[in-house]
Amino acid sequence: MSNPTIGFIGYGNMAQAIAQGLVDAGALTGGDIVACAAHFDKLEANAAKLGIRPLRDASAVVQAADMVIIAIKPYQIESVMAPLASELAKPGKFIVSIAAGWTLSTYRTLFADRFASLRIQCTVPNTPMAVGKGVLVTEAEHTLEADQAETFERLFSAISLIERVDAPLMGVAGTIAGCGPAFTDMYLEALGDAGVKHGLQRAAAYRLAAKMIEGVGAMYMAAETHPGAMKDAVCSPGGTTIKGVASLEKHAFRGAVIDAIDAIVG
Ligand SMILES: NC(=O)C1=CN([C@@H]2O[C@H](COP(=O)(O)OP(=O)(O)OC[C@H]3O[C@@H](n4cnc5c(N)ncnc54)[C@H](O)[C@@H]3O)[C@@H](O)[C@H]2O)C=CC1
Ligand SMILES: O=C(O)[C@@H]1CCC=N1
Repeated sequence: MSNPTIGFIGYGNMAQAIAQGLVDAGALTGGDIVACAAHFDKLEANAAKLGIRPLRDASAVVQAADMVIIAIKPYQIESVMAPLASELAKPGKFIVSIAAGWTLSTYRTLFADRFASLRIQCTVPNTPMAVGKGVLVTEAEHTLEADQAETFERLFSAISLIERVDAPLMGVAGTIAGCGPAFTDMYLEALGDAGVKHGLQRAAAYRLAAKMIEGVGAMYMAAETHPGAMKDAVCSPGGTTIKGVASLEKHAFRGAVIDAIDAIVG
């Protein structure tokens, strides 16, 4: 089967991470991808990196693509997408939304009478898709046809774990997977600063901290051992690690992380 054409409406940080991951994974070539963005010169430069085709506007993307990925900011969706409903309803076309806070129910309100003729899958991705290690939070309910759902699954499973959740849990799941990389980057940066403070070269400090974070995630995925048990296995009685754990507890490390999720989810 030939590759579908993927069209990004918006080609910013998240769209480029998805495109990079798909091309590097061999799931698609740059020639299978088209995109539009607010600034054509910048789009041309970004598109050239993977050999994708830059297009002038969202309407041109919808005309060219089989799978239309909505990758603009959530507040822009209404004005950009509503006028495109007729074109999106043409046979064979389907929508993958990656906008935080948008579910099938919000698209139902946006498209109103046209909704019934549209095929839509709502998701929240994350930037590690760029290196084939992403998470795609995916709303359990969708309106794709069977072959479209298969294409969606085939492409995104090449670069991510697909985690299906019901609509009411899209917010918290999308926050953990989608915003979590920024929090983890802060942790990585802090470990790097601490390493530099104590004499390590910065690049070495980041490298060993990054590999440590990757390894902890991989260990959990391998056996699903409780994180507390994995932590206990590192803390020798009277040893070094428990001193750091006690200090983090004094600074309410876990409470701070939970508060960060609360700040977003409400
Ligand atoms: N950055 C991330 O880690 C994640 C982002 N998302 C979602 O992805 C979407 C995009 O976010 P980012 O890539 O971070 O934003 P961004 O600001 O990096 O990219 C937005 C893109 O939209 C383009 N754009 C603006 N107005 C446009 C218009 N009228 N027509 C066509 N393109 C237009 C901009 O030129 C830019 O290419 C958002 O809905 C966000 O919620 C979801 C999960 C993670
Ligand atoms: O910060 C944002 O709005 C987007 C949504 C999830 C990650 N980045």
